Amino acid sequence: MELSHPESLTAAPAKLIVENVFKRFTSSRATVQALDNVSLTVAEGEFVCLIGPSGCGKSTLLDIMAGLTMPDSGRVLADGKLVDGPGRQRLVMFQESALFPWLDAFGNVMFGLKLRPDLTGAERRDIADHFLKLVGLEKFRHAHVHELSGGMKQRVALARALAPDPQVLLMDEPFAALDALTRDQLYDDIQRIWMGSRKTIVFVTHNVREAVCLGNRVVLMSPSPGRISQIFEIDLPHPRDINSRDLAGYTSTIAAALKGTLKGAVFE
Ligand SMILES: Nc1ncnc2c1ncn2[C@@H]1O[C@H](COP(=O)(O)OP(=O)(O)OP(=O)(O)O)[C@@H](O)[C@H]1O
Repeated sequence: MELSHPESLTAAPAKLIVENVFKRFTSSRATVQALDNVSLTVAEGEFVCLIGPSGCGKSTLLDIMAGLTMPDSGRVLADGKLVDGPGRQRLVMFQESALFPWLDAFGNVMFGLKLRPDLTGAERRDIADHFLKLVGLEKFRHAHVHELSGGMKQRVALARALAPDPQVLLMDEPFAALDALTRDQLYDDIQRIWMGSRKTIVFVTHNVREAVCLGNRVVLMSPSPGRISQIFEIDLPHPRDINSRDLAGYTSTIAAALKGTLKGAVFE
């Protein structure tokens, strides 16, 4: 089940190619090599989970894929084109939903659709309704953000990210702040949505079981400096149940490897 570094080969065409990316941050206190020669190819329609200890560069790598942060050297290609800034084909969803509190659920999803000036107002309204329904919130169309639970906010954020129809969804610990029951439901939902749309998803998490439940591949990163240390292919059919015993073997293998990444780290 474990594949050799740096990555497995898949038959689908490459959607994202990260090539020899280096990124260093310098503050008044320290210099951190957040990413050190990171290369990764994500195939079209793939669900890739990035996992690793705190500070190993997961969010930095995701931001560089999104075009929100530029690498010091190396490059990212999306569909063979250089990523030199954010674009509507690669949208990011964060841990905190970052919804606009002055808009209702529908208004927040409509806001995401500003990225689609090619659509008419009526088309945008239909699409916003469709995605609110897809995430199970059709009855909360006019609920304001403060009236929504944490899980509902993340559902609205998911609908807002999906509505402009990006080809790539970049998710940075989107479910980390939620209770276990809500998270379990969202694992089912995100798999259903991914299976229906076959979008390319890169998903950052701290949670090994979550990574095994969702990913076609789990990319393990190690800190100081941030590198890809191992890649695991999860050869189980989707949809997967987070509580299934089938996940246990992969989970314990990856959890052991995750512990190992801390042993070799050099903290400056
Ligand atoms: N804007 C920044 N300025 C200075 N240092 C930064 C900045 N962004 C990230 N870093 C540093 O780069 C390293 C990688 O950070 P990053 O947030 O990518 O890690 P992570 O694996 O996502 O961590 P976590 O799991 O805790 O969210 C860390 O040491 C962090 O302190």
